[in-house]
Amino acid sequence: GYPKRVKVVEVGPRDGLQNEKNVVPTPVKINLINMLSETGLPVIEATSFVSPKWVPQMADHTEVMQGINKLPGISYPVLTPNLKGFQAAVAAGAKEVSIFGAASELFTKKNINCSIEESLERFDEVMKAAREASIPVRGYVSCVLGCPYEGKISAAKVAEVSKKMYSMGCYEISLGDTIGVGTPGSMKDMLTVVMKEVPVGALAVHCHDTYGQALANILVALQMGVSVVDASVAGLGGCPYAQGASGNVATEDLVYMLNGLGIHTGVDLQKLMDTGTFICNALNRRTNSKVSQASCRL
Ligand SMILES: CC(C)(COP(=O)([O-])OP(=O)([O-])OC[C@H]1O[C@@H](n2cnc3c(N)ncnc32)[C@H](O)[C@@H]1OP(=O)([O-])[O-])[C@@H](O)C(=O)NCCC(=O)NCCSC(=O)C[C@@](C)(O)CC(=O)[O-]
Repeated sequence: GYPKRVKVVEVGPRDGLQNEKNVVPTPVKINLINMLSETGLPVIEATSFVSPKWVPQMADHTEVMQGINKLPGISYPVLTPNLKGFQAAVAAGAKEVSIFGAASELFTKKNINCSIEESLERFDEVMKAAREASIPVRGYVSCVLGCPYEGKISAAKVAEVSKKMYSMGCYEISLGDTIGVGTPGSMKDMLTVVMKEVPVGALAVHCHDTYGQALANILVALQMGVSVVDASVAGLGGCPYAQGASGNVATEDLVYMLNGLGIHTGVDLQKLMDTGTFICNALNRRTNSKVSQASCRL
């Protein structure tokens, strides 16, 4: 059976925008988040407190955090790779953060410039500081179904890294198919192994749609009991350290599928599509949401 309700985690303002070549004006980012806040989404990942030399697009993180209307009941987490990022995030008013690791050594090196082991040591410092500040921490594990540098990644490695981050105190582990190479079969095999180490209630899936497999992979995860799904409005995005990675599953398409399955999300699809139109116009690009494309033709 399927879960009765699904928590949709909107990552467009962060994962979606971080890969845009032209710097998106801060007011556009703020507007995007404010519009998303009106759609009923429970979680909107706002920005990341990473090095502006590495990801210039996220350099306005403090202005974004301080400029948005934070509505009650909505969480606005931000990415923090290390203690420096955590402290800056808290100073900017963040009430929830995410640490991000990977099941691939080479990807970890390219993305956050250290080994998996070193990344876990840095995360441990963030976890301690977060505990003292009563700030919940989400953990990402990238490359769970394949890596742009190493190719195939073993489910055992994914389970090992996930377990370590969960044991550190992350309340949720988001499993990232960073380059969208997974299929329903590899998703099922990977989840079967990971679920032995981390309770399914603490797992989320984060599927990029590079190979057009995202919705199918999400459906399999739902059937296996996962009830938290990451998505990006208009299917914006890609990771700057995973060449060729396209956007996440479009939030509009995810909500359409969940509506069809009778699964409650609390999200207003029309408002979401309007938000997708706003950001696509602002970026001068076409939506990757099939649902939005179809409704434009009606
Ligand atoms: C982790 C670092 C900082 C290490 O970068 P580093 O160069 O190894 O860091 P360092 O500690 O040696 O410091 C170098 C400089 O960076 C500064 N610095 C150090 N930390 C920070 C910070 N937090 N914020 C701002 N500045 C910082 C530090 O102060 C210093 O400044 P300088 O003295 O040269 O002027 C760097 O590699 C980095 O910022 N990486 C971020 C990469 C990134 O954002 N990737 C995209 C997000 S992950 C993703 O998209 C995948 C996901 C989550 O969506 C899931 C999926 O799809 O799989």
